[in-house]
Amino acid sequence: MPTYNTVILDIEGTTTPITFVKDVLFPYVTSGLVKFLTENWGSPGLDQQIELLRQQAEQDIEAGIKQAVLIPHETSSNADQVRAAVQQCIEWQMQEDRKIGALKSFQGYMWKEGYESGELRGQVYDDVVPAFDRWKQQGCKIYIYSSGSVPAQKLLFGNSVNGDLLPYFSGHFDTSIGSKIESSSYIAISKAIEANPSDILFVSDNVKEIIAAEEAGFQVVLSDRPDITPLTEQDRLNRRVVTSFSQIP
Ligand SMILES: CSCCC(=O)C(=O)COP(=O)(O)O
Ligand SMILES: [Mg+2]
Repeated sequence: MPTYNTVILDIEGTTTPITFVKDVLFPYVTSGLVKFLTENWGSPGLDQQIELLRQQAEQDIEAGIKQAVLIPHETSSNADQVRAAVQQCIEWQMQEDRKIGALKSFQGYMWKEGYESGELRGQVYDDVVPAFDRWKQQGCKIYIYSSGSVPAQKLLFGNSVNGDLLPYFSGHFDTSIGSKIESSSYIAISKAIEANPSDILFVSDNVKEIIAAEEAGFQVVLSDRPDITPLTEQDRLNRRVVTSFSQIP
């Protein structure tokens, strides 16, 4: 029997192929960006996203990040300049694969249209749903903790190739609770879900996340999926490493 009663899962490289994120989701944003901005310009939803990007850019400049693109406020005469700045701001952050809340929120906002039209369907590895069923039968609660925004997580699992997987989850967390490489974030999650850290199993492909969760007292499993950053001998040392959820006891 497992020694945990709660499972918290990363998405990219853990439940979901990196290739789906890099070759499908990200190109959906980069290739459709200009059209999307033009068609939605002036809508309250897009304005809200732009404000988040603007505030992040101001913080980035203050932090000395030179590539950051400031987004001016719109007046009657400079809409084209503002739109060009928004486009440039998103493009450089996507090139860097920044795991930053404002960008992640914007991506999710754009993906909504793609999932609703059926152009996008979330992918999970074949071993994921059987593991969900097993954990539920054992009375385990399942949560998601991803850099992807909570709305983006819900779109991916709610519109997956395996159907609507959202009923499996007891909740979702993104980086609004804290960075995935800080142990304080894992402590905050354990408090939010009222679970003992030692009763929680966290699964991720990212060693820095695994170390942070270990420091918080979680049990951990390192996910070794195709296309993840290759794991070193040091990463594997004294850790359970799996290539499939079927190997998680
Ligand atoms: C659910 S959003 C799509 C994946 C994504 O954009 C992402 O950043 C996933 O990061 P993770 O922390 O799940 O590795
Ligand atoms: Mg990951």
